[in-house]
Amino acid sequence: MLDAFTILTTSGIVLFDRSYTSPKLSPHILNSLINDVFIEQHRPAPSSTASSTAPNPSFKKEKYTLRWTSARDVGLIFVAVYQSLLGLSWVEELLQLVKGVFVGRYGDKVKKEGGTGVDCREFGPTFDALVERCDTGTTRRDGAGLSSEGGSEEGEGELTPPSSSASVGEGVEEEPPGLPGLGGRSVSGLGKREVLESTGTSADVTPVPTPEASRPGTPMSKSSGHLVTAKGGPGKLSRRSRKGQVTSPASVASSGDEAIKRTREGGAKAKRRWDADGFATEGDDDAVLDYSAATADNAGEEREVEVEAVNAGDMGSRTGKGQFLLKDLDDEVNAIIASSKQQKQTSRADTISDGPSGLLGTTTSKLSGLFRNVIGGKTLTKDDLRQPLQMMETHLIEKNVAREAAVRLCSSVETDLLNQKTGSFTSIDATIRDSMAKALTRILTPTSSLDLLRNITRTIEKPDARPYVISIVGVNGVGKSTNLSKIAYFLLQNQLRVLVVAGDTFRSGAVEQLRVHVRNLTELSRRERVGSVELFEKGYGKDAATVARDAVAFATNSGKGEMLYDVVLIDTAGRRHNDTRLMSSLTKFGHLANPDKIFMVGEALVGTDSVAQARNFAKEFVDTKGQLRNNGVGMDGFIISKCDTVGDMVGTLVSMVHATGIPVVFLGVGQHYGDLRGLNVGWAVDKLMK
Ligand SMILES: Nc1nc2c(ncn2[C@@H]2O[C@H](COP(=O)(O)OP(=O)(O)OP(=O)(O)O)[C@@H](O)[C@H]2O)c(=O)[nH]1
Repeated sequence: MLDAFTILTTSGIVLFDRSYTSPKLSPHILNSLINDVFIEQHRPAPSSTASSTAPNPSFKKEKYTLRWTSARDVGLIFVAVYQSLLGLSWVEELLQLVKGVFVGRYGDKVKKEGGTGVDCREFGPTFDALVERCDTGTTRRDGAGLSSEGGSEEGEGELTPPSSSASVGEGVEEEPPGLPGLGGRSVSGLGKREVLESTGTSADVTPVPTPEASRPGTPMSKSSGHLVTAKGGPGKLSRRSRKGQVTSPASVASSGDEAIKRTREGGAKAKRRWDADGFATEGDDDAVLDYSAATADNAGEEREVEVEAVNAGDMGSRTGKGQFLLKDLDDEVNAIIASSKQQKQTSRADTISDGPSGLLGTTTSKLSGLFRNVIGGKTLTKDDLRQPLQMMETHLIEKNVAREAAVRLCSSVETDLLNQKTGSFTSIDATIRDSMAKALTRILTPTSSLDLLRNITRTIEKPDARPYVISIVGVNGVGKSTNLSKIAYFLLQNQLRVLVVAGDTFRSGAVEQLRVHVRNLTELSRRERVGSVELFEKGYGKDAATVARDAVAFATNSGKGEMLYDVVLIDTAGRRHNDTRLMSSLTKFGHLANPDKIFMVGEALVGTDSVAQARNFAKEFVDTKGQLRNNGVGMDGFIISKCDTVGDMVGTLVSMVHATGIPVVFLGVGQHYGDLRGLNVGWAVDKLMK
């Protein structure tokens, strides 16, 4: 029996996994194949069960043989694991069939999504049916076997003792001549019925309709048709044993051939009916299969089969859905067999010119190429990293990260990973993603507390304090007034008293716009019984810096000994960051208003220009000694507005932080007063790495 089967992408993502052992087969068995054969490029052991020209190479690890095949165009590897002792020759066919069916069903999706978003859970029942089909020899008995040159293609190989078909691999132990008690024949070549009959136990054998056999038209009905469970009292014979039709495995094979021949010749497939003894009657064309009327004995046996199915980890093949899939499977398998026959003609010619070792060598080098992106304990070189890093750079730029920031990030990832040994069976892509996620997290995580409320409380509690002063700057139309109003709403919710200052004395309508916001907020604060808000305005044409200074003085001296405001929020006129005259007035504004916090609003949609915007605004905020305020970075934080309009493309966050070292404090996520959020670094990194 098979021990495990795995379908994985060449970048190391396991898409489908079946284990028949308990506990599950240790991952180091599969990892050795990846490391020893694909990465270190050791030659695989030649196939030892079929002929030396078998298309699927094998590898031995401990007591296991790993046999594999690949679908290069979609970047998939199919690996079967079984105990070397068993020498399962039908695994060749299984690999080809599973590859054909799986690629047919999921190939396009894997190509498109690289495997990450591909859900292959429904493949379980199909896989089980293919295992059963190969295990019971259906495919080989119809004369269309898929193992290249082996006897099985002739329909006889499975009946040939391994001593005549097994070859000795390079430094690989010889395939054992079958299990003791089987007359020197490998279990692999026999269906369960054949094994039992060959051991002379046919008298104790009762045929049981398997999940497969119970489906009209499923592959199992083409061959002997049922699993045989050693069970039943004395005198219970299988139908074939009763009729004395089957005396040797060879005759089982030929009877299978007969059945298929009948089907192929256009006749409807012979229906079977299970008689009261639980035996199938063949040749009765009117008979309809109805297993619901199974006898008590059969019901018991069905339970045994069910247990087998449960042990195999999937009951899907017994479900209605499974039946649908399995009916389609016949067509898929036939198509694969037909195309395989065609390919065989070509590969036979290649084999003749290359010789057997030539074929094996080609397969190995092709697979090594496939796995070049998988690393396992490999020391990374610049060459390894170059292409995936280029792809990562493009990915970041597509997420709206400015090129300059993307390039720098990638080079820091390269520095991190160069000469590093990575964990076993990890792809370079995955390693880079991991390292990039860490770099982004590092960049976006503020180094000092951004707890605005705590800072405000601490400041205004000091003796002789003035109100906490926050000013908002940025280019035209980015959302300064709107986000200032959102901050005001947030402060009101926290029972603070806010003075909003109409510092945009330049753009007509700016003061009125702010007046409307303050009116709305006043209404909200009354309704919700939170904080309070007022507007300080001096109309148009005044010097904005002077207005700001006056507003702060007014708030500080209000209330005769007791301040009436906790926070002063100053709006400013929008300006183009490359308009030197308007930009330089910010320096004076900084000196006169002397804000505790200067927040710059940047639009999430802005892209590359965000870097220049951030730098040019930051450099205007110098103290009286000409030093950039806030420990040399100029401003205190960014508000990235309109994040609700960019989906995953939140790269502006990274660009602005990367260019200045100034953290993101808030995100604007809509046009309501409540649409303001603190930055969740994990959320942003997830969006960027998607
Ligand atoms: N979708 C969305 N729209 C926003 C957001 N923030 C602001 N806006 C909109 O952006 C537009 C401009 O907002 P304002 O607040 O007037 O921008 P401003 O920077 O003050 O404009 P100027 O004073 O002319 O420089 C308005 O229509 C706002 O509703 C946001 O987070 N999401």
